Amino acid sequence: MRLIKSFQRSMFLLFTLVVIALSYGFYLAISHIVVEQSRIHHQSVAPVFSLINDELMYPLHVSQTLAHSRTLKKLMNAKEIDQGAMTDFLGGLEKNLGLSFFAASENTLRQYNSDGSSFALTPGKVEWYFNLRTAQENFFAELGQKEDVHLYLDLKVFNDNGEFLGFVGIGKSLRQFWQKFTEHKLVFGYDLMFVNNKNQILLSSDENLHASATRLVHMQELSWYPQVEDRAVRGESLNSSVIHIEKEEFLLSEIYIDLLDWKLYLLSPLKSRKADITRSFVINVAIIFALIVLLFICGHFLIRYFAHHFQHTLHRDALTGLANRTLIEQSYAKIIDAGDALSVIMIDIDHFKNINDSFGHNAGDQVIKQVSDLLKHSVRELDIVGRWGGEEFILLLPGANLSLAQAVAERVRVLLAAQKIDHGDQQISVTASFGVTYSELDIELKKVVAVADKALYQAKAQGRNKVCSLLNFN
Ligand SMILES: Nc1nc2c(ncn2[C@@H]2O[C@H](COP(=O)(O)OP(=O)(O)OP(=O)(O)O)[C@@H](O)[C@H]2O)c(=O)[nH]1
Repeated sequence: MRLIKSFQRSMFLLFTLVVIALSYGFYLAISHIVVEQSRIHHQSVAPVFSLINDELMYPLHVSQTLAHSRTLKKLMNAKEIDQGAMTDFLGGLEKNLGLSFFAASENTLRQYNSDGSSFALTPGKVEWYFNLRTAQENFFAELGQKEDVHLYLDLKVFNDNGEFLGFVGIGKSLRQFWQKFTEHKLVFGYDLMFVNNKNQILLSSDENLHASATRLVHMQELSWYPQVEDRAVRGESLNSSVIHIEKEEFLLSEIYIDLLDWKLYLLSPLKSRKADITRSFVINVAIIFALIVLLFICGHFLIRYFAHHFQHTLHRDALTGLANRTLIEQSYAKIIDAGDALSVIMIDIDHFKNINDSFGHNAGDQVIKQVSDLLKHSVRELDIVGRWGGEEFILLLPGANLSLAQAVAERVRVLLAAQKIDHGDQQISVTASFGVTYSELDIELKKVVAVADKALYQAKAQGRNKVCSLLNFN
C-alpha cells in the first residue's frame, strides 16, 4: 500500500515536472523569440539614430551655433567684409570640424566659403539666396549646386538690432551621404530614404533614387507607393507597413526627424528576418523536444523501477520475502504448462503456538524467518519456496520424483531439528512436520496441496518432526 502511494506520488511528481518543464520550455522559447525579434529590431533601428546624428544633427547643431557666433556676426555686420578674416574664421572651422562652411553676406552680396573661395550673389544667378532671404523661416535644408549636388543647411544671421546680415551654414556633398548609406546598408541590410515635407526623396541608399541637379524622386513615383498611399493620404504613419516589391516582402519603418521636418523610411527585407526568427524558433523547439525526451526517459526508468518493485512486493510475503500464494499459484501453473512433473512438500512448524506463548510473538516471527532462510538455502535455484500461510510453508520441486522430494524433506527436517535459534540469551529448538506428494498430471494446485496436507497431518499424528508422503489424488 505504501509502495502504491509512493508510486502515485512519484507519478504525480513526474507529471507535475513534465507540465512545469513544458510550460517553462514554452515560456523560454517565446521569450527567446521575443528577445530575438527585439534584438533584430533594435540592431536595425539603433544604428540609424547614430547615423542621423553624425550625418545630419551634428552639422545642423554646428550651423545653429555658428549663426549665433559673435565673431561671425561682427564680420558680417561690417559694410566691407574683411575676406581674409572671414576665410581664416571659416577655414579654421573646416580644419577643426571637418565640415565645409559658407557665409553669404547681405551687405556685400557675396558668398564666402571655408576653402577660401568666394563669389557674387547675383540676382537671377544665385536663386536660392534671393528665394530664401524673403521666406519667413530662419532655417532651411535644401539641395543645391549643379555639378556636385550638396545638401545645404542655411541659417539666417541677424545683428543685435535684428537686421538681416545674410546666411551661414554647411554644405555637404551628397556623395558623402551616399557613401555612408552604402556602408550602413552593407552592414544592416536595409535601405534608407530621407524624405522632406514635400514628399521628395532628398537622400537615399538606393542609387536609383539618388537626387541629381535635374531630378528629385517623389515618393509617389515609387512602384510600391500605391500599397501605402491610402495611409499616407490620411496622414497616418507608414510605420510597420508590409509592402511587396517584386514578390518580396519588405517592412517599412518610419522615423520622423522633427528639426528638419523630414521623415526617414527604412525598407527592410523580411526574408532575412524570417530566417533569423525561424532559426531561433527551431533551436528552441529542439531544446523543448530534447527536454521532453529526457523527461520521458526518466519517466520510463521510474515506471520500470516501480513496476519491478511493485511486482516483487505484490508477490512476496512481507515477513520472509518468500513467494506468496499468488506467486506460488503462478509458478505452479508455469510448471504444469511446461508439461513437467513435480513434487510438492508442505511444511508446518511443530507446536508453534507454544513458541509464541513461551517466547513472545517477535520470537515467533524470528523463527518463521529462520525456517524460511533454511528452506531457501536447502533447495535448487529452480525450486519454488513459498509461505502458504501462518507457520506453514510449501516447496515446489519441478522434475523431482517422490523419493528425491522425500530425501529433500528429510534433509531439511534433520537440519532444522539440529539448529538452535538464538533469542536474546535463550535458545529455541524448532522442529517441523513434512507432507510430500508427487504429481505428473494436470491437476489443480489446491488438490495437490490437499494431498500433501493429508500427508503432513499423518506426520503430525505420528508424533511430529516426521516426513510422510501420499500419492492418492482420489
Ligand atoms: N509469531 C507469529 N505467529 C504466527 C504467525 N502466523 C501464525 N502464527 C501463529 O501460529 C500458531 C499456529 O498454531 P496452531 O495452528 O495451533 O499449530 P501449532 O501450535 O504449530 O501446532 P501443530 O501445528 O499442531 O504442531 C497460532 O498461534 C498463530 O497465531 C506469524 O506470522 N507470526
